[in-house]
Amino acid sequence: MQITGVWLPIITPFKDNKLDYQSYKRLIDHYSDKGISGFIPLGTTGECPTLSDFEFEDMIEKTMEYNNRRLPVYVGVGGNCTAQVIKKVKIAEYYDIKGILSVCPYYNRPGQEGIYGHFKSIAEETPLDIVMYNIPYRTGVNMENETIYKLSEIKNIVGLKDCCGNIKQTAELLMNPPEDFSILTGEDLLFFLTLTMGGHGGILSSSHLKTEMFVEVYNKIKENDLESALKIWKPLYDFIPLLFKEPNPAPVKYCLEELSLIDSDEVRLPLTQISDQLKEKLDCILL
Ligand SMILES: O=C(O)C1=N[C@H](C(=O)O)C[C@H](O)C1
Repeated sequence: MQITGVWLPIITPFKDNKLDYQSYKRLIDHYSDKGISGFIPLGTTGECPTLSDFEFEDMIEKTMEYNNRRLPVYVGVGGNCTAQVIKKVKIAEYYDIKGILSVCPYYNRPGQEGIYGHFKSIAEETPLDIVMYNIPYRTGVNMENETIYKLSEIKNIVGLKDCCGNIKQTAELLMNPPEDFSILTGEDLLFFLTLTMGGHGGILSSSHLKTEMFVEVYNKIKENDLESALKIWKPLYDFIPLLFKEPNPAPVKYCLEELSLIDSDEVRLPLTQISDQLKEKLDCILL
């Protein structure tokens, strides 16, 4: 089954440096009826690098409890030590999740054979669906299309979150998509383009805001109504860059606090809250 539509890489709300469960429940309830296809906790936007092992599991547990089977859930489980990733996947498996979103190993910069071995080993150890996440500008390594094709032959490697940063590589993959494999963009500004070239959806931090508009863009494109889709897309295209002007998810968290969806816009170091200049700009679009 293909993974389609708008997926929310949901933020992790903090208050006084602790997980803020009340805000998290509020968020899950808020987004559940906005037309998104599912939740992805513990992604980059979920500030996964700053969560303890206890918080990692706690977040999965709370997501499943608050969501109460309303929407499918993929959990961010990645790392640069294959064995450690497998251990964490085993913890995630305990919950009724659909699958995992797993980033390419970062920092130790494996070659293509190593990237292949990493994902193949994870896939062999779990029945969960795996969506791979290629984001060379964060990880330091690019997963080449050849490697993606090879990995897509593994039954439970079901998709890719594409942030390769090279439109030629993205286009080549979309023009010759692997069979039974979903290609979702994680480049918020490329959502429209990806869909019109046959992509299946997006995992978009910016869809925390104006969520229904992102969903409408997806629906209109799937209905082949490009003109209406573009009309909805244009204002989104203008506001998305503001959300990435300073490190994600700090701008998104600021907006969510302004909208009273979370109690605090706290982020954990090394991320910091946004500047007053950006606050002013965001206030204008929130009006
Ligand atoms: O958390 C995610 O998944 C996303 N990560 C990207 C990033 O932070 O660079 C952005 C995308 O919107 C979602």
